[in-house]
Amino acid sequence: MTVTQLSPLENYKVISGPIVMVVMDGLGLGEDGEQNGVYAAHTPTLDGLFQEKLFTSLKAHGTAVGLPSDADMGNSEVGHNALGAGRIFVQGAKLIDEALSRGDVFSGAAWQKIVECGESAGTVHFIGLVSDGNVHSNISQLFQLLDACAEAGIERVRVHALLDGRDVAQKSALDYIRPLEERLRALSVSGRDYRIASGGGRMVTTMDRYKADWSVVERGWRAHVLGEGRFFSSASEAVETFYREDSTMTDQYMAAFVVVEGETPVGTIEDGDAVVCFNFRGDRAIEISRAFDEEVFQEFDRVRRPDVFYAGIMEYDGDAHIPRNYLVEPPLIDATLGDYLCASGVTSYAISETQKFGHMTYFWNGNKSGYIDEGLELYEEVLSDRVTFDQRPWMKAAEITDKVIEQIEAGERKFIRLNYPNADMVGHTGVPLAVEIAVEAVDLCLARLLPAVEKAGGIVVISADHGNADCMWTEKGGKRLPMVAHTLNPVPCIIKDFSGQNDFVLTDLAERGLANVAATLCLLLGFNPPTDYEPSLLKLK
Ligand SMILES: O=C(O)[C@H](O)COP(=O)(O)O
Ligand SMILES: [Mn+2]
Ligand SMILES: [Mn+2]
Repeated sequence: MTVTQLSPLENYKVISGPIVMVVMDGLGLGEDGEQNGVYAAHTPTLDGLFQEKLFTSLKAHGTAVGLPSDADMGNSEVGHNALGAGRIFVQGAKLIDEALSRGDVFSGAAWQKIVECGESAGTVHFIGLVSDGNVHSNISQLFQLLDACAEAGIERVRVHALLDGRDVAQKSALDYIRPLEERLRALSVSGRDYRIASGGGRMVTTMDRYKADWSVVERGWRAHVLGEGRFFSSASEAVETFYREDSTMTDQYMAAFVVVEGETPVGTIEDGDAVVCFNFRGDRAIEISRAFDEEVFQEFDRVRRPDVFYAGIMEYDGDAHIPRNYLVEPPLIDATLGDYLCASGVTSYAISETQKFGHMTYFWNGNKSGYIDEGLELYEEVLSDRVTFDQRPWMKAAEITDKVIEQIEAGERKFIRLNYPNADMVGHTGVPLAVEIAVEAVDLCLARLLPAVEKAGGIVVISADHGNADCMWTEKGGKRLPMVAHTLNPVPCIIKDFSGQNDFVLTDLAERGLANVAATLCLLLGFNPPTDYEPSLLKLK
């Protein structure tokens, strides 16, 4: 859909400064208490902001962001999609569930090719995250695909199982691996041979994002394709061994492993095979997809590139068309705020560090990479450190702030958006002291950013995409159980108008969610929001 120019808002007095949107990734509003890293941290600036007149909370999980149910925590993809597109789209998690239950997955050309590979003696491989986090994947969908392979008469199936421990409990791998092994064993009858062939912790194997560290993907390639990695007789043996050898080891960081019989890997990827990536979320599936799809490839030495039919369960990049083949159409996230602002001639600037750079560009723009209008937009990436972020909880928040202040002072960009990854990236490590420092780093940066917006006579909108740091552990029987995943908590939303030109008040809405932000930004920029957007949080008095 081509978008039209937005119409000017009546009675709006034009302001000199920019509209600055801050996403504090993973910073939600949880219950008071020491388990809440936002509460526990020293945050004079945030505390002040929470008292602002235009402070509210936004629903950031479940149906408010297009997930199957309110038991689903929010995540960066669905959160930034809603923020950037102003509407609630049925998201991958639900689309795949529906496509599986209706059988659409199996009626398309891609599934036919997979079955053909199986029929002509090829192995069908599944690569993906084995958990029920419902952020990148869902193991129940893998089970349905495996059953469908058996029904289609495919004889040889191999699973390359990436361990989660980030969207689910940190040491829960066996809760997924054992039932998976059980299911594969049960399907291995009537001449069928279904097994786990390789795997590894998701943060060190295969699931890199935004080109932060290609060696992660290379490690996965070596394990899945070439059969190189530490040898074990089964995936559960690998996990049990890693736990035994290092009591501090958690699933997301486990080394790549290869399942062998004797000294022979049971499932390398060979010419004539089919490979399905069953992760539906794109950011961490794009790089491995490129490694399979691209003829010429410079990112690492693939050693051998098997001639396979590769398909994603979904298309991961609607702009660059990655991967070439896929099983389910992604949500059509069109007419985004970015599209409208470009059509209306508004200059903009988007920034984060590597870990969240694509969140403010690719996710924000409806899972499309690249500029909408390079003449009007500028995207900047600050390179992230390559560490587990409990070691550097301040991350690049200061550098991001420096660059934003520079842009504000230069005065050339009307709409500025930035993401501070700290509360989320450090929240996922489960180290409480580091989480508190992460939140404090954000607070410290806001204390620098706000005066810059004030000086320019702009407006700042401060919110988040979902919770994380707001719950660092739960308690059971007097014991603390680390909580590294996102929370179901709402997120704050503060609008601070330093221009004083217009009198904005909160609108009465039955429920406020992330999808209400885009229309709010339109209003603050002096435009009537598109009529199909979720309503603005504010109105002119
Ligand atoms: O990919 C990740 O790091 C986690 O699964 C989800 O975190 P995000 O949604 O905040 O990126
Ligand atoms: Mn996030
Ligand atoms: Mn996260």
